[in-house]
Amino acid sequence: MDLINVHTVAKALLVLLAGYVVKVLTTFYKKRRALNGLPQPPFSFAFGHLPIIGKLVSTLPANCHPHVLMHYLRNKYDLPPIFYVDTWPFGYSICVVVDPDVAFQVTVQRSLPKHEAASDVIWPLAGTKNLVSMDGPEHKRWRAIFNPGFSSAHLMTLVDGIVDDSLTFMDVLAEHAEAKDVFSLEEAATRATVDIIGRVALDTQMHAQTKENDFVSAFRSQLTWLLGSNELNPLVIFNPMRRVVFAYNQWRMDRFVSKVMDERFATRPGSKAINGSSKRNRPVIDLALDAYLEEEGNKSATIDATFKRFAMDQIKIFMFAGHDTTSSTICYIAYVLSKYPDAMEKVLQEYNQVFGNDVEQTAQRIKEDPYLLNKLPYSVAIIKEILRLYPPASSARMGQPGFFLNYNGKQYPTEGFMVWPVSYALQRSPDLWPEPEKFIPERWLVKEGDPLFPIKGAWRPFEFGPRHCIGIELAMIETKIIMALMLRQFNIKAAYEELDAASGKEKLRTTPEGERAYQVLIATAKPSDGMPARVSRR
Ligand code: HEM
Repeated sequence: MDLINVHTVAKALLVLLAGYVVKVLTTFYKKRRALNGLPQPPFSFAFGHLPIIGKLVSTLPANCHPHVLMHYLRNKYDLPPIFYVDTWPFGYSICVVVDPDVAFQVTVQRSLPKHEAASDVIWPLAGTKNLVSMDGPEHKRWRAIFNPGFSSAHLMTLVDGIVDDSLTFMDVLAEHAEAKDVFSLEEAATRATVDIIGRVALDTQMHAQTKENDFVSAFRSQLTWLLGSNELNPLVIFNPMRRVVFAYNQWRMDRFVSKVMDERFATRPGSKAINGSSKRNRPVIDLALDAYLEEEGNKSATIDATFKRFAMDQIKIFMFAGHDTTSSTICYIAYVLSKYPDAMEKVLQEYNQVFGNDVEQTAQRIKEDPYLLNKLPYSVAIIKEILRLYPPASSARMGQPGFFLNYNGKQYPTEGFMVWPVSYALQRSPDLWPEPEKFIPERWLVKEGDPLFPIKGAWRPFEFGPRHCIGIELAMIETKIIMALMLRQFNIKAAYEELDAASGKEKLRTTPEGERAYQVLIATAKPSDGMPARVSRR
């Protein structure tokens, strides 16, 4: 009897194993065959593109962001603006797009659904019901509910608070100037942007710059456990504790947001939808509740469970998407301008003209007249040029059966591929930009017809179409404010040499062009090693 059982179990196991092997072999064959006749770098049937990627990685910093890798891959093998990369079974089969018209087909003309890669990174940080991860009618509905709070006109009414949080950032820089120490500019800027987004989204003071905050520490802890984010321990994803830590940190973040939201709604001033009061100076969450209640026919004047469930994930995604993208932009502005004194001089002159010569008055002038921020063309040109060279994010979409991309009269399949318009590669492509590797803010100020004038769709740091960034205006406003306050008062220089000298890393860690502040993947694209810096007063 026992013997029969053992045989039966062994047979069942063998059948299962055989089934599994057949499945893997079929997937393997399908994946490799799908690449037949498509543009791609040199390919091995057994290993896909892993060997050539391995070779390329050995010439780059080991932890550089995958979008940097794709750029060098294209250059090295002289690939066309659509090419395919297969890293299965370790990664996805990817259709890389480096052409504005083809990117338009993916993000605007059809707006393909999001690829699972985005949600895989985001769920520990912002759950599953957030704007970045949702798709279809559910996304459309919640996007419409949250749109009003992010309009430029509304954000202008919140400038006072943004200036206050930016001034706290200036105090932090002043402390480092006083201490003459090397510090992480990325961490300091990140804490400032967390404070700003907390205020704009919830009208709460996170105090991320001045105290330890439970939300921020849970959030940062989540980041260290994400795939690709822990340089010191890449095997972190196999750690059985990972799920437990994720769950615990999610609970801490939800507890914080829930408490703030409950307090907010307990003392919430009347909404326009309900009693006709003004929308001015009110956080994004209030305007979203107005829109939600209006949609629901104003049946209730208070928060309901559905709204709270979705709003919690939105607040977390705003915290996530709204902080490190902007903070990395601020870091690169300081970094690049310290190397381009002419551009620095020009932007300082612009500040003198717009805010007056008294540096101490900058914050007050902005508070009195936030629309002065719309009179800074050279600052905007700098921000755009930094976002061209160092885009913090991009959009990965899911290819669809029967959906083909058209390029140069030919059709390219998308089914089974992650379709990825790689903004980094697009924005540094010599086919699209004169002197693509050079920082030239003037390309944003020339008239149409000038050789420097940007090609439509070649600049896409915020992406286009229905999934474009909801926070563009906020990002621009806060960056302009921080930039003006920071550049007028401080000299900031990256301190990579000092960091490397101390750790003995200097020979290992640059791109072939000698870029030490290359971008790394920590959920988004951030400056390597947190951008060590020194600051002094002007
Ligand atoms: C320099 C700053 C920023 C850059 C470069 C940037 C870039 C992007 C990009 C490329 C996307 C598309 C992502 C995708 O399709 O997966 C996106 C989406 C998004 N961004 Fe931003 N972002 C920035 C700042 C912000 C800020 C300040 C917020 C604050 C709320 C924000 C919130 C979001 C949200 C919620 C989405 C999802 C939109 C949707 O699918 O409806 N971003 N951003």
